[in-house]
Amino acid sequence: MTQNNLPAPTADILVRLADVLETRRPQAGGDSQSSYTAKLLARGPDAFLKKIGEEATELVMAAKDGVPERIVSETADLWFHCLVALTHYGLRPEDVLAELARREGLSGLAEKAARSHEGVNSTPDRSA
Ligand SMILES: N=c1c2ncn([C@@H]3O[C@H](COP(=O)(O)OP(=O)(O)OP(=O)(O)O)[C@@H](O)[C@H]3O)c2ncn1[C@@H]1O[C@H](COP(=O)(O)O)[C@@H](O)[C@H]1O
Repeated sequence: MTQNNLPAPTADILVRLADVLETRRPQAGGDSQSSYTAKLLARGPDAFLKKIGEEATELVMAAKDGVPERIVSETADLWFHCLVALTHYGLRPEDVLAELARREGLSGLAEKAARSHEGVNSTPDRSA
């Protein structure tokens, strides 16, 4: 159940939305006059990456205020603009879902420890 006591939609909504967003790409004939997404995609990465930054900040503020409806709404705005970015780069929500599935059950602490053992992304020791 959702916050509004409605049956919870599944991740299919992300896939359906991505299908719509693909039709808004300039190469697909997206019309900036009738579509917000087409307008954003036509303006290029600076436009939608700026929106991602703004929506992330708005989510932080909503979370600080602790109002559940606003947290949900701002998260939806952030997810939407991330999907726009994925569309631009030829990626799909399925790619992100697969990455989350790959991580399933792997503790973030264990993964971080494995990374530092490999010497990947570890902070260089500048004390010497
Ligand atoms: N899920 C969304 C969605 N979420 C948020 N938004 C838009 O994202 C914008 C959010 O920006 P802000 O809240 O900052 O509002 P704003 O100040 O008007 O935005 P800016 O002018 O500053 O960019 C608003 O215009 C929202 O309407 C969305 N626009 C579209 N969708 C989905 O995308 C589909 C395709 O939309 P179009 O491409 O517009 O037809 C729609 O059918 C929906 O399913």
